[in-house]
Amino acid sequence: MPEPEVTVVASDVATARRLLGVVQPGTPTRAVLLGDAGDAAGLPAGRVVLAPGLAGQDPAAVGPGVAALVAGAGAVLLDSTQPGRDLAGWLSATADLPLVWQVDALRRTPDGGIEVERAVMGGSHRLTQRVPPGQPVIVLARPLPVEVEPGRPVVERSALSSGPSALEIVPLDPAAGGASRLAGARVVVSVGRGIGGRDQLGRYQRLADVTGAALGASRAAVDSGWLPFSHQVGQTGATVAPDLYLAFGISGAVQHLAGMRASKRVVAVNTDPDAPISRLADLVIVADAGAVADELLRRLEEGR
Ligand SMILES: Cc1cc2nc3c(=O)[nH]c(=O)nc-3n(C[C@H](O)[C@H](O)[C@H](O)COP(=O)(O)OP(=O)(O)OC[C@H]3O[C@@H](n4cnc5c(N)ncnc54)[C@H](O)[C@@H]3O)c2cc1C
Repeated sequence: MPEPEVTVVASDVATARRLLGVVQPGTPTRAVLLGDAGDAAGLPAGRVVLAPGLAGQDPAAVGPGVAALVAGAGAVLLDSTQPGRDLAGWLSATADLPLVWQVDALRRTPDGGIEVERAVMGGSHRLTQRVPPGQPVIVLARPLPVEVEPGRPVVERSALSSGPSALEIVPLDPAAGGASRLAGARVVVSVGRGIGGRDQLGRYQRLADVTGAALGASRAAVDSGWLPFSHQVGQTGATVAPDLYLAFGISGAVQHLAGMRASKRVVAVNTDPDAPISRLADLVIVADAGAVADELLRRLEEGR
């Protein structure tokens, strides 16, 4: 059985090197570099394909070219930035391939399959997943800092270029907004585990509508399935810098603060006066999140 080749797809050499560090040494590897090649000749891969014509962030425009370049790979690794996630999602959806994420180690199994290790449950546990031989897989990697020896790859150049985008963007929930609205939002209404459940979301959604805010969320709310990942604020989600950040039922873990500490004003609603977010907030309202949201809504809707 032929050994599965692992192909990393990256927009620059440094990212490609980090992604290659996820792969067990000795595994046949290929790197596809989109955009600026930099110093590709020292990458620790067997082959490097330079594809400057495939630079760009629209997955539907660059996806067909990338799919042609990674054809035949046992695993395709991309990094967990927004463009990497978008391209991984596109490749997975169009070729109907499984997608695994948060992977920080990948190796071959003796039977020719692939095994990945990933952090789960907020990083507190590790999960090993096996992909059977013959099943290609798309992998979103979360590289750990590892030193990789330079290599002497065969470097080729691809003439493939991006085409017109055939992507029709259909918002899952237009009123709720997502990453695109979060990025430039002047007001963010953000919800955490403390709101109590998905069935409580309505009032915060309405509050966001009334104030023209984007709806954000903590990872706990996203992991609980209350909102899609595109709403997550923090280290592994969106970074926001609004004029006003309203945090309902969010404790203020350091990973959450990493994504919103540039907010000009922070108002936190929390039943715990000592929640860590109170150290950053300009105003802490010690009360039930739902009650405060309802009162705020009532006043706003009355035009006060
Ligand atoms: C590698 C890694 C990356 C991570 N990345 C992110 C990230 O990008 N974004 C992120 O948010 N987290 C991230 N986390 C998770 C983070 O550590 C926290 O677990 C998470 O932010 C907690 O979410 P929370 O504040 O909603 O929940 P909790 O910490 O459970 O806090 C809930 C809060 O609600 C309050 N509360 C309870 N009831 C009420 C009520 N009725 N009214 C008002 N308040 C109430 C509680 O007092 C508490 O302060 C990451 C973790 C790891 C390990």
